[in-house]
Amino acid sequence: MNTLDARDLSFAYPDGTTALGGIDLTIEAGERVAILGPNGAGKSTLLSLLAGLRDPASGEVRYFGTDESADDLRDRIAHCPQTPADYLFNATVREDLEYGPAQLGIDRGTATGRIDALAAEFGLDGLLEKPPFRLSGGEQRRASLAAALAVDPELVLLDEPVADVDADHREMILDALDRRNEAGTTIVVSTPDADLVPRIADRVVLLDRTGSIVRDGQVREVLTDHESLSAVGVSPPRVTEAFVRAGFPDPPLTVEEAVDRLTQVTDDVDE
Ligand SMILES: Nc1ncnc2c1ncn2[C@@H]1O[C@H](COP(=O)(O)OP(=O)(O)OP(=O)(O)O)[C@@H](O)[C@H]1O
Repeated sequence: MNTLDARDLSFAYPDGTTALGGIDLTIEAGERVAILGPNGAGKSTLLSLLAGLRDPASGEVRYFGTDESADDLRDRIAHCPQTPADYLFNATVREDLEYGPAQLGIDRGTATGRIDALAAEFGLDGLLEKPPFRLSGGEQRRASLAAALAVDPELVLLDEPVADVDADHREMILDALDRRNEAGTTIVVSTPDADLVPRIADRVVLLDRTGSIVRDGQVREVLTDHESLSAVGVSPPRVTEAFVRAGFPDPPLTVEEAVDRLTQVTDDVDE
């Protein structure tokens, strides 16, 4: 079953700026998809349209093979914006995490258990009683992601979910998303950073500066397509670029793959 089916999506901002060039995108249940593109390509605009937060100028989005609107599916779809402060508007972090479940009428006992688990998972213990505006940028990011996941959604749309997050907390967030995905949650993230993509997605949708899809495929296929990446102004993963420049065929996408490759080369030399 597909989770999301978008046809011919485009959008016009009130000042006349047009974003997105007729996006066609189908995402199947349980996929991990990265929307990759340069600044201004329309990634945030696309995620907000996919989340049903804006009305498209053209086209439509269908969810879970139904005719229901995103508004009627708030228990199944979550969106976390690029600026975490936009998602944190209550007096305390705890209240922000309670907000979604309360809106959906989830009983207090269930919600409290869920929020305690999310606080532990996202390193928010000790921050729950603080006003969100007193948190650091990275803490706000973790709080906003936890708040988005508090409704236990089937589809999550996350706008640059690890921007401005340190290495340890980045792994904490990525591990939390992996656990959700292993349990069946469909995960769509936007990022301008190709280095992040192999860690967070299996499929990449590459947007150009006009907001059109120029590539849609498996991570390796898209991230080794240097021509397409360069045409839209996105650098390949740094490790990939290093191996390409050094003349290696079939370059690795991650540091782990690079280490394997170099170990192989060293072993071959030793033999
Ligand atoms: N509120 C707005 N009013 C007018 N134009 C806007 C508005 N928000 C975004 N835009 C324009 O829409 C286009 C797409 O912006 P969007 O924020 O979706 O891009 P993005 O790919 O998410 O960029 P980034 O990587 O910088 O976050 C850009 O040209 C941008 O200037």
